[in-house]
Amino acid sequence: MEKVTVLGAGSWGTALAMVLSNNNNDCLLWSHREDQAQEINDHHTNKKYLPNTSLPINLKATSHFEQAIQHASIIVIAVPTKAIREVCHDMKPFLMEKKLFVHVSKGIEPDSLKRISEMLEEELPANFVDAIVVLSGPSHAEEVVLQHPTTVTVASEKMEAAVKMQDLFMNNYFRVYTNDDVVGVEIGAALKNVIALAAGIVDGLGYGDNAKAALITRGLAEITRLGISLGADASTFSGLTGMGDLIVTCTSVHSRNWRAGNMLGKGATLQTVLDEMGMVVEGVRTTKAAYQLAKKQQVDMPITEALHSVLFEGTHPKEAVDILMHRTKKHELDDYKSF
Ligand SMILES: NC(=O)C1=CN([C@@H]2O[C@H](COP(=O)(O)OP(=O)(O)OC[C@H]3O[C@@H](n4cnc5c(N)ncnc54)[C@H](OP(=O)(O)O)[C@@H]3O)[C@@H](O)[C@H]2O)C=CC1
Ligand SMILES: O=C(CO)COP(=O)(O)O
Repeated sequence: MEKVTVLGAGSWGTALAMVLSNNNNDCLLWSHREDQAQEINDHHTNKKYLPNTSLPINLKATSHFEQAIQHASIIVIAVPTKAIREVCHDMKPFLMEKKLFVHVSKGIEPDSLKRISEMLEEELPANFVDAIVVLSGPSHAEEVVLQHPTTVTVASEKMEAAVKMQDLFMNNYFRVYTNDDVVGVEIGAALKNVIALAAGIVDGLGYGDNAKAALITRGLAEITRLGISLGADASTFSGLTGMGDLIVTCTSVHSRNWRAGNMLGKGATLQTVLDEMGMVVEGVRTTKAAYQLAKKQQVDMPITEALHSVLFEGTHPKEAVDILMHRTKKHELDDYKSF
């Protein structure tokens, strides 16, 4: 039994805290809202994020940040990308010993173009960091809480930390693989949200399965190109955190990114979509970051560029699809030959 703290009581933080509690760990879930921590402790529910779900009795919650940090030497960070720096900054005064940090967020920061583990390295004092691990893969919280079979990958530059987290999370419905390609795992995780938004848009436009298969396949090609330019291993993108997560996010009704895209394709404005969603849609911010990163790395990312023009430049989704279909003709494997 390990003591573990999960920071962030949204859908994914709560689902992972359930996995850890089911595995008989002493898991404390931190919410920045006192009423939510109280709901979890008193009623064993988190109705806003996981309606119809009974949380394990041994899962405790707190809104007391210092208590949460001091509870454990393993800290799972499960807040949206835009809150990562704030949470790490607030943690600093309470760090008294080395801890192992696991992050589960899927995004890239606009402007700085940092991946999550890079933000953690910048924000957390190195003398209190035992290791940084990323957990990612095709895993909707809604299915994990039903204990439906799910597979994920944990990656770290420190393989012994990844193996430790594999043992901590793994059980009969949650299978965990290891990988040492942190860049590939984080890039796949963040960029699949961009492609999922685009997939939702083509579904919203009523274009159907051919168009969606094209987006998934050509989306994977441009994600792989970007990843390789940043030093990732190409084979990571064929795995759970690449192709696996692309499939689940582009095809599942559980995906907030797909649902947001679907509303956009049906004519809603971005502001209306974000207001109605009530949960994080990581792909919007990451589209901005990926667009900037593609320019910086001089990597051709036509789908990302098209989505950027829809989200931030007022291009109609139909026009963006037309532009993609009228690009200069090319050999399908041109991109791969340059890998
Ligand atoms: N949902 C899923 O199935 C999966 C999600 N992920 C990733 O996990 C990350 C979190 O997503 P998810 O749990 O789904 O998001 P949700 O929108 O469901 O929940 C986000 C949680 O973070 C809290 N939060 C937001 N800002 C802050 C802050 N500044 N300080 C403290 N807490 C904050 C929110 O609080 P409040 O309620 O007050 O807004 C909420 O509890 C994302 O990067 C996502 O891509 C990865 C795999 C699966
Ligand atoms: O990352 C996820 C599934 O693996 C969740 O995707 P959404 O954020 O689109 O819901």
